[in-house]
Amino acid sequence: MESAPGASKIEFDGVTTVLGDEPVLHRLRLSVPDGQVTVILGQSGCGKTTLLRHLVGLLPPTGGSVRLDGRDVWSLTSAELVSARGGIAAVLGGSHPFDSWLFSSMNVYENVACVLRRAGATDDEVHATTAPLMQEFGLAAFAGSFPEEIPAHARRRVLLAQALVSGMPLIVLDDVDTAFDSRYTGAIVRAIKSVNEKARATVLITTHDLDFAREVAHEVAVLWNGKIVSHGPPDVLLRGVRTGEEFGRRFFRSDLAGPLCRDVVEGGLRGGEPARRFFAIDPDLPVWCVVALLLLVIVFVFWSSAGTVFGGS
Ligand SMILES: Nc1ncnc2c1ncn2[C@@H]1O[C@H](COP(=O)(O)OP(=O)(O)OP(=O)(O)O)[C@@H](O)[C@H]1O
Repeated sequence: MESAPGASKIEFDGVTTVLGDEPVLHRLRLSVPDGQVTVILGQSGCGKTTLLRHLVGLLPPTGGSVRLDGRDVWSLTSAELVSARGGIAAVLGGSHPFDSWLFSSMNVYENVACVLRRAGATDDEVHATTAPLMQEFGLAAFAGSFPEEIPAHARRRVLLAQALVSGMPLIVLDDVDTAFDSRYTGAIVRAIKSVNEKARATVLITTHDLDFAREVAHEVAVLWNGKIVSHGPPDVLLRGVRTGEEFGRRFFRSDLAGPLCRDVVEGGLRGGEPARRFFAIDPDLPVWCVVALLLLVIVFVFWSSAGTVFGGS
């Protein structure tokens, strides 16, 4: 796919994060191509939301840089950050400003339409863009209701609809499967593909839903143990992976690094001796070594006794 003129390019470069006592990300590198749909997959709590918060300017990383169109998000002035955020439509998990983007004083229709109105769209333009998507997302019946009057999962779809009609060059959708009632999965996939193809937006998504990732993504990145451990097209990366167990088996033991340790991560940030200690032996490795050794001994014993038997005959 060609690079999109209005789309945003994102680079996470050596991003390290310690939250409280907990190391979350460690020297993470990821290049998100502009004009494409990239999905980040990973276990619950591995740091997907944290990574997105670094990107949209809500949470500074402890180390490393996050570049949006070549500019480090965390070196921008406040005014520049506000301007950069003006090009991002984000739906994030947790209680953050981007989540509370629904205005309690506006009905659902106006909430979906407000970004378009702010950009100067006429009533007809707003209706032409907003109404079909609301229909597809099962929101038409709620158009005149206020956010607190509708169920939480429908509110989540309102946020999703708002982001997808916004026309922003960068759309960030965190934990997108929480918006799913399976009735709307197809509509959500179609809407994301359409905004990517027609508006050439860069779309960065986190989810736990492998089928959804397979359907919507140009690129999939797997986050584990603080780093991106695999990155590529879904038909290659997820071939033969159907269940969460299969996903775990394929990706979560893909290097010998043990779990992140806070002192090691912080040592790395201070320029200390991180590399040797970070690559700690996986706790399971000695077990596999013993198993392998036992197998070798069995093979050797069998081989030597077979040699004796055959040699003696
Ligand atoms: N403000 C915070 N202070 C301390 N720890 C935090 C904070 N926010 C998140 N964490 C911890 O950081 C880790 C990463 O959390 P994060 O929400 O980024 O994971 P996630 O991959 O998005 O999880 P999920 O898939 O369940 O949404 C978790 O262990 C979480 O408990």
